[in-house]
Amino acid sequence: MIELRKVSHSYGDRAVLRSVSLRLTERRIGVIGANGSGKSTLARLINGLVQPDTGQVRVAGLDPVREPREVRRRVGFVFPDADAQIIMPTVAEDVAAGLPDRTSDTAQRRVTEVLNRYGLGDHADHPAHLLSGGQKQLLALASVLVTEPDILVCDEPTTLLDLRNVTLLRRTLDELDQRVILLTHHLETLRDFDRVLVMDEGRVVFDGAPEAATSYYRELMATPW
Ligand SMILES: Nc1ncnc2c1ncn2[C@@H]1O[C@H](COP(=O)(O)OP(=O)(O)OP(=O)(O)O)[C@@H](O)[C@H]1O
Repeated sequence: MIELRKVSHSYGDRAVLRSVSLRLTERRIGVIGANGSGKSTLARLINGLVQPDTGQVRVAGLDPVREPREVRRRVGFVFPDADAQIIMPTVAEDVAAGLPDRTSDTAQRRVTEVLNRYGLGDHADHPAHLLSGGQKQLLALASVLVTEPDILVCDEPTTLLDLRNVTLLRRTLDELDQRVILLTHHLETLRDFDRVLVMDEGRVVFDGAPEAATSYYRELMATPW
């Protein structure tokens, strides 16, 4: 379980999260909200990339600030900027990088399996930085999923994907045993989710079923500044 207790965070004097309390137990959780409403900051708290100014975060009872390695072993994070997530020269090496014994036959078999699953099988020896934007997003997802985290946090993983790959990603998320927390502006991706949070100005302003949450969000966005 992921728990936030009265968590606040500011960048300088800009308050970005304001006393957010949540218990996240569902298998599929979506987070939506306007640009700058605090979604990425909330996600980054979960694996200790951002620290709360006040309040507490617990992931399976662990404190991401004090036990970042333990937490990051359990929480896979797909960043919005897939380029920043590429750490090795080739596609296959990048996927293998997260595995403890990356040169073993077992690891290599696993890499091939994962690349095939994400439509990157023909690109194994391709320079990772030369993939298309959408392929890089798929690579980022593959590189995280190969490590089999308990929880997957995806920050806008579909922005550059074409329709076929949005469908592939949706199906992939659907089939995963892991808990998924998905931050997205693609509201239809959340249709079958268990729970959707709507964020506005650093607060969770709606928390419920996908249809009700997306209606709430559409109405919120229709209100002029
Ligand atoms: N490292 C940082 N330093 C200073 N300000 C930051 C930093 N990261 C985010 N912010 C600010 O915090 C606010 C919330 O940002 P955050 O990325 O959490 O929003 P978001 O809801 O994910 O937005 P988007 O939908 O545009 O990705 C924004 O105003 C942003 O400019």
